[in-house]
Amino acid sequence: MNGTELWYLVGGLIVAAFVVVGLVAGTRRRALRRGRDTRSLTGAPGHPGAQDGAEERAGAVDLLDRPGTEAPESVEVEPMVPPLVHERPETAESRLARLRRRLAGRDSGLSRGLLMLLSRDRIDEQTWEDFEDVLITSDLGVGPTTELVERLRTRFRIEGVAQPGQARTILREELLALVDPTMDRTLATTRTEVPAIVMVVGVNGTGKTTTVGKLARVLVAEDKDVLLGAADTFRAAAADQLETWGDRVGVPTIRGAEGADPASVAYEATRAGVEQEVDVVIVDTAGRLHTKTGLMDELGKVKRVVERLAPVGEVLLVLDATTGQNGLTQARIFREVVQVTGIVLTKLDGSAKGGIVVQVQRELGVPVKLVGIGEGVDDLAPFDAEVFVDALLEQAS
Ligand SMILES: Nc1nc2c(ncn2[C@@H]2O[C@H](COP(=O)(O)OP(=O)(O)OP(=O)(O)O)[C@@H](O)[C@H]2O)c(=O)[nH]1
Repeated sequence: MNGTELWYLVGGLIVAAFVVVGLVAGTRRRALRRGRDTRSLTGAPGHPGAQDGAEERAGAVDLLDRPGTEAPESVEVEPMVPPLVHERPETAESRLARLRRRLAGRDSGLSRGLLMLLSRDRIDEQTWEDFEDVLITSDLGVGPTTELVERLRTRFRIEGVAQPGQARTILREELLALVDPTMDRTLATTRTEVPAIVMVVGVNGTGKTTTVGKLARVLVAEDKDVLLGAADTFRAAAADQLETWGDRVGVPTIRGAEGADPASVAYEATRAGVEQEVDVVIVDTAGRLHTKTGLMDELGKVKRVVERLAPVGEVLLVLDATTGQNGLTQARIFREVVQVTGIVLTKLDGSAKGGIVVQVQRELGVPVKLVGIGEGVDDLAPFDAEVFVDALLEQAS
């Protein structure tokens, strides 16, 4: 071998050494990154793959930490990210107990009316008239109020009501019939071959985003895998707000740019939900006035686009209990556009008008499924007709 050939050989060996070192460094960096990505994609507790991600991450770090396999200088060794600690939301039973306490501790027009009837020694024409007036102002509506008063008058006469205890039993039965315990209030959140899709709609500021966040917590408490779709692209803060709700319980959020087409964000969220095999995808939509035809059409489009991938089994209309009659007009139009399957009545804690429950169900033929009872993270409870009526009667004691 002459001198020139020797120089070529040495040069070749040096180049080969650089290539090998570069490849090793690249592989290790990729392993570290994969560990982090898996966590951010599937970090939800109980999510299939969440555990695998953790193991993969641990494996990558372990390789670098083992004595004798010290990392070459070119490999960045990043500190291990501590596992996120997610909150454990309240169970459904506990929420129901709190609903009972909250409702019973509240002064409402309905309960004042009941107390009036139950506390009089003698029920005369004036008592019935006063009772009727109070019920109407509690948003029970003229139709249901007239019907209730007629039925009570008839039963009191026929059954010869002489004692408050007797009156209370009849009142309970008649009120319960009005609130209708036979309505199916279960939420369609059971996965089939595809995730269950829940869409949340309503006018501005009724509490949609808050409800989506609270509902995610309800479902996480039931050990379901949830994914959120921030299709409220109108208000930039809405997606941030939703993401914060999700992060607290390890639920991922799919979002788009501000002003993006809400239908495409809802579609992407559903696609991610299908791919990740989650149980439920909840799609938050922007608040819109029911009178704006263009915006209502947009809502119809969001639903149609999502349904290319999975049926929308639940469309929850969020109504603010403090707005009373206005809520009914909104509800009628939303029902026509997106076939509402359930009502969420928010801010019931701040309303003395619980009668809206009866009216909205009557008008729409759609059950109240959930009620918002405060600003706390778990202040969303399943609506229960018996709990509601008993709480009213308790206040009237
Ligand atoms: N007291 C009380 N406040 C509630 C309840 N639900 C929601 N809120 C409050 O209502 C306000 C509006 O809630 P959001 O969730 O932002 O309303 P939104 O419908 O998403 O608003 P837009 O996206 O602007 O249409 C917030 O301050 C919530 O904390 C409830 O049940 N009780």
